[in-house]
Amino acid sequence: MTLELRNCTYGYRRWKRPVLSDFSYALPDGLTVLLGPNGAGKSTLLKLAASVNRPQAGEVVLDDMRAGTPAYRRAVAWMPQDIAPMPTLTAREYVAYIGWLKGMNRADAWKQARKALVRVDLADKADDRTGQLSGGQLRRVGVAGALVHGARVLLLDEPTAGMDPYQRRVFRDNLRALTDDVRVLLSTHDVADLAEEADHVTVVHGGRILHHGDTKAFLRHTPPGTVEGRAAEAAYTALLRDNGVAA
Ligand SMILES: Nc1ncnc2c1ncn2[C@@H]1O[C@H](COP(=O)(O)OP(=O)(O)OP(=O)(O)O)[C@@H](O)[C@H]1O
Repeated sequence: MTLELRNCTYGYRRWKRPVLSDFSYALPDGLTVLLGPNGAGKSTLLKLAASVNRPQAGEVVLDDMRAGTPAYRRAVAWMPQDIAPMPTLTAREYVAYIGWLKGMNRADAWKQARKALVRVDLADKADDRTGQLSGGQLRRVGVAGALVHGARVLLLDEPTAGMDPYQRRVFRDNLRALTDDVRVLLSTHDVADLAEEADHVTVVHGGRILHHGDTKAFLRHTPPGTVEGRAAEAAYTALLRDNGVAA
């Protein structure tokens, strides 16, 4: 099972330089963390992979499924960076609604919504309206939405942004269970928290891949003498510096 972007070009404005040009990427198995400075192209890459946006050139495929087809949309789940609450829906209704949009029948979506909320430690808020949840709680509802329909690939855009340190930890500890049988691509600025947990690390800047490989190879960029617990951050900063990016 491989999700691939093949020679993709994508720009938001026709008169501007594309964010991604002739960009190719194959998502490895397990958990891949996607890093890069603000504006690097992380969300753009995730939106193409999620078939939310279509490339102007090139193609996006998951095995023999092309992005945009119903089969592809069911197989791939996406959690956007900005989750808009639907204020009148409860957390469980919101998650079930996403499941229904992805093709589940109503009964299934309702049942799986509860399970997904348990997995993000939010069962006690299942009946609260999403308009009354905090930013971090709403993100966890978003993650539950990505889990509800049993996708084979999860694309999570900054899932831990706005979570308190305890919830970040819970999320991190649960991440391994999520990746048992699915591939996960997760963008984050929580380099210290998440990069060392990953199987693979991809670093992008200016729509270009600066690093793509297993976590061990990424951590080899850690400068000597780095304080324990800071290896991932130091490796990331060194990688950017080595590529001429002011970090
Ligand atoms: N809707 C949009 N319209 C026009 N330009 C956009 C839009 N979304 C993103 N861009 C531009 O595309 C480039 C890449 O943005 P993208 O959101 O993919 O970066 P990112 O790596 O996810 O950044 P961040 O870490 O800040 O979320 C940036 O220059 C950004 O200004």
